[in-house]
Amino acid sequence: MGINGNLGNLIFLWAMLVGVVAMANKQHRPFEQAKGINGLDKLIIRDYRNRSVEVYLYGGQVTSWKNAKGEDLLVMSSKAIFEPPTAIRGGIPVLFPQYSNTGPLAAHGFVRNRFWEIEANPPHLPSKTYSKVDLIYRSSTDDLKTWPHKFEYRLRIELGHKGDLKLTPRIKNSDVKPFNFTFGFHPYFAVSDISQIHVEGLHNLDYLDQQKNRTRFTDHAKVITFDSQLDRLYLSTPNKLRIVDHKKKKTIVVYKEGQVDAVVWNPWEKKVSDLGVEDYRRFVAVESVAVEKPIILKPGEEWKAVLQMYVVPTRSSGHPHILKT
Ligand SMILES: O=P(O)(O)OC[C@H]1O[C@H](O)[C@H](O)[C@@H](O)[C@@H]1O
Repeated sequence: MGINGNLGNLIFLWAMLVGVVAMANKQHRPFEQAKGINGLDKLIIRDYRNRSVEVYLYGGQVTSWKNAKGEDLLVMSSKAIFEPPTAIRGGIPVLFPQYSNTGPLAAHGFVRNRFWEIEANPPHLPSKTYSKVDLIYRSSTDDLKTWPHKFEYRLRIELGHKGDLKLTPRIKNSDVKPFNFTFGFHPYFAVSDISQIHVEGLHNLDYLDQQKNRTRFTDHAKVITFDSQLDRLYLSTPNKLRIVDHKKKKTIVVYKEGQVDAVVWNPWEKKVSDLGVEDYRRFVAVESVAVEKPIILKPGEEWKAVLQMYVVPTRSSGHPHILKT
């Protein structure tokens, strides 16, 4: 075979290789798609150690985050309702464009009651992780009747190399006039027993007591412990908060950027219709929020934040052993 023949073979092989790689890239998605409760679409991100994150397109809501032992680090209410337009109680609800009842909209806004989509080619967002999914929710014509501002909400959900869970929200003003919003993520973190944990990182900060018409107080306690209902909005908090579980000897680290406030909530025995009577014992909500100073976006502008969560062993001193992130 002459030089031309060899060159022809090489070109043929190269074209085959390019084709195979392109097909593999197309078919091998970093997540599986499945049907969840009541036929609602869900996505499952899994890594090589069988750690996983489950996300419902309804609400763009993470409903499970499991470690390699199959333990869920988030809690779902035993009475959670998977029927739109009801919001799903548990996991990590997405709160936008309004936190709680701080404005004229329904509590916690409306994107937790909307169907999100997978975005195959989102605008560039660097990441070292393969196990991830990008979601998007674009305001609909119906939404504009309740909140007259066009927006695009992109949410990247990643399972990190150390089993950490990272959420990166990006909100873009796609309208012709500025708007402002308040914002939050509402994780229901799994704990051994609510009376066996404390939350730290909020010492000496001001908070609005949501059980007392948001009256302002300063928290002088070193850590927050729980023996009754608690619902506080802490203002301008550090980036890192910790949930120390004494019984499990584990600490959940909550790292946040761009959401300067934080809510700590446990309803205790207060009646919540879609929460099982004993469910309050198994979770604490430590929410990363931006409430006191609403975020303002001009037309075309985009806002980005981060919420990253990971679990580390608690040392015998009671202090968490923090790994570098
Ligand atoms: O019942 P939801 O609208 O889901 O709200 C659940 C809870 O969310 C937040 O944590 C608020 O601080 C609480 O006041 C509220 O009860």
